[in-house]
Amino acid sequence: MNQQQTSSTTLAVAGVSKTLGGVKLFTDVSLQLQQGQSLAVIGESGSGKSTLLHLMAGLDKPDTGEVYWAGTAIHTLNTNQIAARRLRHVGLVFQAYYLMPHLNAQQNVELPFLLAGEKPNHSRCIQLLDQVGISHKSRSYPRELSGGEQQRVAIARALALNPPLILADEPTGNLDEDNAERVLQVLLDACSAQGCALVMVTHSVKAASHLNHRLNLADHHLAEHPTAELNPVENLAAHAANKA
Ligand SMILES: Nc1ncnc2c1ncn2[C@@H]1O[C@H](COP(=O)(O)OP(=O)(O)OP(=O)(O)O)[C@@H](O)[C@H]1O
Repeated sequence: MNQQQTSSTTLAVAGVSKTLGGVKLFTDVSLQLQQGQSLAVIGESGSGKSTLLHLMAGLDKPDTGEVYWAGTAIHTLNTNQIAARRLRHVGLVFQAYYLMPHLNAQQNVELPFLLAGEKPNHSRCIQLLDQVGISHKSRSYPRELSGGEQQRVAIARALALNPPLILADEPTGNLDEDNAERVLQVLLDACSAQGCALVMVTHSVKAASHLNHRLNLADHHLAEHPTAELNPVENLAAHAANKA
């Protein structure tokens, strides 16, 4: 582990490559995120953004390279250890939401507490539902919610345990402009107020412009997005930029 991949680095990706179905998606991707930093990953459909997010989440393994959470190389952990650590370390927002159909919105947000063996913090969960503008539907079941409403419940659930790392796949993709801004603000507040690190996959350059860093996945490499100079922060993905 080098000097930069210490426990103070919330997420480190080191020389990661992945081929799926015989198709090379990306090669030698490296980046680091510290507490409070936010990164947008932009790129054409099919370029491998979701796959990269899955590797960061420990849901899939890279062909080469390593992923570190707070300095721990996740390939040194077994599947159960990864799942236990993920519960505490990573808040995940998937494109497909994955809400539990037999639980209402509030119960879905409270689920991470139960999985962690804790008593649900009801007031925190209600507050999160309120922040994403969905508290009036807290008793509704996923089948009674629109796609955008389910997406906002999933975002509240990802934040429930206040994880140090949030990985969000198109979290504003199904939302109207007002709700997209609201959700983005909630995610950015988690970075500034609670010191979370955020990786957000998005097709929206406008949404990406609110984050500290913007990287583009293209031609198998992750490199500075052309809009990166809007708000440059040194050191992030310098390695990736050099390789591109
Ligand atoms: N299990 C799999 N087996 C084979 N190919 C796969 C598998 N999963 C994904 N792919 C392919 O890998 C490529 C990258 O998929 P991925 O979902 O990471 O792209 P993406 O950049 O997130 O796309 P989008 O912006 O459309 O969500 C796609 O061409 C996809 O078809």
